[in-house]
Amino acid sequence: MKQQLRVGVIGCGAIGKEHLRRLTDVVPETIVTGVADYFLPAAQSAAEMFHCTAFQTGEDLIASPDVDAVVVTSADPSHAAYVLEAIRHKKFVFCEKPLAQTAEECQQIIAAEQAAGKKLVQVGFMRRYDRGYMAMKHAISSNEIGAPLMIHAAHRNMSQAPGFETDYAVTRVAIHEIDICRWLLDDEYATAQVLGVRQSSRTSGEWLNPQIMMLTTRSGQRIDVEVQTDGAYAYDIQCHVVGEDGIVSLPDPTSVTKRAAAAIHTPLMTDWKDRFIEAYDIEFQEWAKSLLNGAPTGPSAWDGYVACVTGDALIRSRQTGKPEDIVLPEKPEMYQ
Ligand SMILES: NC(=O)c1ccc[n+]([C@@H]2O[C@H](COP(=O)([O-])OP(=O)(O)OC[C@H]3O[C@@H](n4cnc5c(N)ncnc54)[C@H](O)[C@@H]3O)[C@@H](O)[C@H]2O)c1
Ligand SMILES: O[C@H]1[C@H](O)[C@@H](O)[C@H](O)[C@@H](O)[C@H]1O
Repeated sequence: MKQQLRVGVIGCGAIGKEHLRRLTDVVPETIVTGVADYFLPAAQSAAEMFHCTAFQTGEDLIASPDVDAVVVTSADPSHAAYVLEAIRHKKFVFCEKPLAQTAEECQQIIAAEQAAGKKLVQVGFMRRYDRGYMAMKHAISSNEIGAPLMIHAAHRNMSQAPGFETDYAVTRVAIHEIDICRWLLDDEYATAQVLGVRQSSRTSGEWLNPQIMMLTTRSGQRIDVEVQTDGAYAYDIQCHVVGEDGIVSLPDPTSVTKRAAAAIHTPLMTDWKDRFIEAYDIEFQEWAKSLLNGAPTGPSAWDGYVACVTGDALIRSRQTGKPEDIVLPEKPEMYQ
């Protein structure tokens, strides 16, 4: 069995650089051998920093005999093509969320992976590796709160990069809740709806903010997700699962409590990089170990597909003003 995986990273922006550092410093099973970015200076500076080759294109990186596994951290619209190209080369590929822009592209990925006859794809739903969510799942599956009835969740961001659009509140932001809630409840969704709400004056007004996303599961549980994409007081992620016999809540990350000036202060985080730093570390450690054992075990192309189908239904419902049904084909054997 190989002891180290040679990894190439496509997309050397914010999370690309985070994962490059992680693959270099935190995951002993990986060595970064190449980087690519369509903005070549970004690839060159990352190559210098991480002592590896800067490839001219993502396709060159994928084809390189020095790359065993690919990490896709480029912009959303480029994900599907790189994932398909990696599958064509029968290489493992870790793709940041979303897996693709459309459900059809996800289906192409699923078809290609099945034709390759081997699980190759993992999607970057890192919250499944967060200790808080893992403890919640354990409490639910060991029946500590009885049958789960509903989830109240919130995803609050302080700002967004220029060019943000209303739909991105689903495809880039709430996509994490879409994945984590079905994982927590171990159920699939039946309907999705976006509700309107008074708009925040703390945002530019170029897109809808906040939005409330409602999901129901096949067994009738209800999930409400408050999504603030801009202007929130902190980067704050909340999740409460209400069961017949009790409630489990996502713990806040540990921070020092200060008692001063006749008050108690507990600082909150402002950035996803810090809030989920340990989850990303564990995600990549587990990914590398699973590949050395033969196949990825984390969120699959099917999970990426379900997230896209659910996101599409949420976006449709904003246009129709009604709950939209979520219909899935049968789950292929590979993802059972
Ligand atoms: N899991 C998470 O919590 C999480 C957090 C942040 C970002 N992301 C995802 O990671 C991806 C990157 O996000 P980011 O914040 O680092 O963005 P970013 O804009 O900081 O970086 C993207 C990089 O990709 C490059 N790029 C864009 N299109 C490309 C293409 N076709 N080929 C090669 N390179 C290309 C850009 O030049 C840039 O350097 C997004 O898909 C985002 O949704 C996930
Ligand atoms: O809302 C942000 C999420 O909380 C992060 O985890 C990233 O996915 C980022 O891209 C989103 O903009």
